[in-house]
Amino acid sequence: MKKTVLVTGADGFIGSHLTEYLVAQGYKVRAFVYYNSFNSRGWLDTIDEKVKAEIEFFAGDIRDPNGVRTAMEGIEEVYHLAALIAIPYSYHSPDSYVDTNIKGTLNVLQAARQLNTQRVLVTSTSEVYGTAQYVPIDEKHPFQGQSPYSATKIGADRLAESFYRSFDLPVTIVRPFNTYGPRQSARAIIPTIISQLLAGVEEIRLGDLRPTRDLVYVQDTVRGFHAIAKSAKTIGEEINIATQQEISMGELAQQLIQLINPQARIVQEQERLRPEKSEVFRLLGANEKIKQLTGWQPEWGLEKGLEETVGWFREKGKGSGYRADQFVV
Ligand SMILES: Cc1cn([C@H]2C[C@H](O)[C@@H](COP(=O)(O)OP(=O)(O)O[C@H]3O[C@H](C)C(=O)[C@H](O)[C@H]3O)O2)c(=O)[nH]c1=O
Repeated sequence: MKKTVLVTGADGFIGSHLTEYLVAQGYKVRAFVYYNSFNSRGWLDTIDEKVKAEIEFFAGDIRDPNGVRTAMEGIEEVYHLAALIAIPYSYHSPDSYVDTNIKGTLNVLQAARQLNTQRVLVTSTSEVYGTAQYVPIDEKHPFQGQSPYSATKIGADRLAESFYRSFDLPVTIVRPFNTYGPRQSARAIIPTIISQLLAGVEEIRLGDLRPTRDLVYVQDTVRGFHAIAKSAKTIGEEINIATQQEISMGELAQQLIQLINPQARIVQEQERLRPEKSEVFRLLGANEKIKQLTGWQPEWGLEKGLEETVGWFREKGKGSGYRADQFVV
């Protein structure tokens, strides 16, 4: 009989790819979906019918302890991805980030404790490290809460550790670096640039061109999650998912310009949504630990990943709310 696992945030960007990947690996997935978006189940509505047959939808709210507990009944393995993820909006509404990211994670941990869940993966982020104090950033790098978003992820990350130490809950904290690929929301850098270029915009407006990121293709990220869940050696650990390569935002934009419209040029915007001290200037992750504990390694180079992403946006990105004039930094 197929094992059923729970994915929270299953209709989000990484969550939907993870759900499909887990189905391909022979699991049934209980997909915890925000009740408010239940009738338009996001990307999960667009996937193959055969895959959908292996998915059981559960409409709830991660902030509701009873709903989370009910969703987790009978489940041995939980991938907790539900979160508010946009950094700029966290400046305006930090309390909603506390509720969803910290309280939501606490609800999952409490339910796992009550139900004796065998395996819990809590999704943290490279943002917990803030601007690199040394590179590559390993899992022992100090935390710096440079935005309310990252502060709430640090809170959730530490709560997860505390449940491992206090109650021996079999938790692993997963810290993916910047994931990109098909279906990513337009508020992130790569979809923003691609959608502008595809719409024929010739002046690509960006914030600061210098910050660097370690960009992980979404298929590598979801393989990383699964590899971590499969290995007993990862219990109680914090684990980066990173390529150990970095690229500046200026270089990234140039690469996309070359792929889509070499006539276009970058215009640096003075107006910023991220205060200077809040901007994370350098993220380059170490991936030794995940390699050592699970054998995972990245399979997608940036060139191939960007080509695939651009291809998806050309084909399917249209009509899905992407706007050429969107600009967020
Ligand atoms: C959207 C946009 C971004 N930027 C700059 C701001 C950053 O220096 C960089 C990357 O921004 P992006 O929003 O794509 O990603 P991060 O701010 O690194 O955060 C993302 O990756 C981490 C891991 C998470 O944990 C966050 O949830 C996720 O949102 O490009 C611009 O200059 N212009 C733009 O239009």
